[in-house]
Amino acid sequence: MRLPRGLVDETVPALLEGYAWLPGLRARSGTGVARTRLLGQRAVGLCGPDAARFFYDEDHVQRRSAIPMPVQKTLFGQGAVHTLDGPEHRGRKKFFLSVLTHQAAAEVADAVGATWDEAVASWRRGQEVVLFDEASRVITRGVCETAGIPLADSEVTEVARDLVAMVDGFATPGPRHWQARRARRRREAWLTGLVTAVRAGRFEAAPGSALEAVSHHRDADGLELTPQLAAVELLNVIRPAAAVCWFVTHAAHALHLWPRHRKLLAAGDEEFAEAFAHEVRRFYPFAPFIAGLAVRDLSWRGEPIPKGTMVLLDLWGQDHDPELWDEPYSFWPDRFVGRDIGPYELVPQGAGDPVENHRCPGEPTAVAILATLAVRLARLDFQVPDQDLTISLRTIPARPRSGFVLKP
Ligand code: HEM
Repeated sequence: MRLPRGLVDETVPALLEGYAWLPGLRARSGTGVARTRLLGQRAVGLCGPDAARFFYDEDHVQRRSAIPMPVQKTLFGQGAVHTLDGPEHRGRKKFFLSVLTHQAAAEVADAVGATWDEAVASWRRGQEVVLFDEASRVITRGVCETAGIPLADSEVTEVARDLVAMVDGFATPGPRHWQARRARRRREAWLTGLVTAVRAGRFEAAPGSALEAVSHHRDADGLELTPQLAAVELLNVIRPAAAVCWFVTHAAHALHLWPRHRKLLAAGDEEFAEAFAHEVRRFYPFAPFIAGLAVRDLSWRGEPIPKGTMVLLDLWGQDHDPELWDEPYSFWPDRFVGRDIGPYELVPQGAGDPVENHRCPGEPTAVAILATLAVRLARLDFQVPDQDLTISLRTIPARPRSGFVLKP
């Protein structure tokens, strides 16, 4: 006898089906609310702006104990801001908000742009460049420079590879996952040493840098972070910034498929560049969903959610919901031109208010880096040799298989 899908554990289908898993389960439910089991736990999947408001209410959903250990040991780090609630969370979040301002985003983007220009100047005509790898190195250099983390030219490739590995392997069992764990251990040890040196007066952190801020940050309890935890949170600044290389690669993919957008981007129209960055973040896959635990017995549109249930918020589903987006599977940057984006509308990096809740504090940084490099890509004279540009939605995070090879 086959059990209905809501009663069997869906961890394996989730890993195999990738981005389509939760939207598919919700569609089959008939109510838009998926009932399932994940990692042996009862789970419920919700989608849409009202669901996001419900999910981000701390009286409904907590993050403590919600993030599986394999994800903490690769993507976020143990004890990271992502795993905290209430005053503890807001106390830690202050560090991120203090260093990820709009001005800081513009500075990182300038540094990344300058590093990109240097890299392009070093390319030989006819050489094949894998954009994903090049963008990861360029962003790593730019973000380490602005974060006050010393990085010799000879270290850039290895550090970039490790930052990418932590993101690449968090949702995949097997060798990619173990590579992600090793990368995290290496980089936590590296930055633990750096924070220790700053505190001992053996290294002077640049004033206003993330390194300085994290070394002296005090949590809500008034205590400094342990050097290890400071390293975890410093990585939570540079690791996701380097991950913008996924979006940069998607941007090149979009310009290749829909070259009509090149002209406006190349002309330096800032509003269009930002709209283009938003459309890349909406259209292309990155974070499929986020998860928390029901803090008490809840009810969502009449559907009971018992205490302790894992609550999933379908980000990918919302960013492709035809109720919210005209022709959601058309790549159309103009939809964001002249439009104010509501806090619960576009959700590739979470929803609501980053000061009050877990919404990503790095959105200005991600948008600024992506817009800067998209403009440069649009201005660059290059060819796209034959390659496999397939983006499999079964792999989280997804990207063109070839990494997007270009030939200047
Ligand atoms: C590559 C593009 C990025 C994507 C797709 C992304 C996505 C996300 C998502 C989905 C969340 C979880 C939101 C939630 O749980 O409610 C998040 C949180 C976070 N992101 Fe990003 N992010 C990106 C870039 C960045 C950047 C550039 C930074 C920093 C420079 C950053 C730092 C963080 C931090 C610290 C959190 C945890 C916030 C908290 O728990 O309060 N992210 N991000």
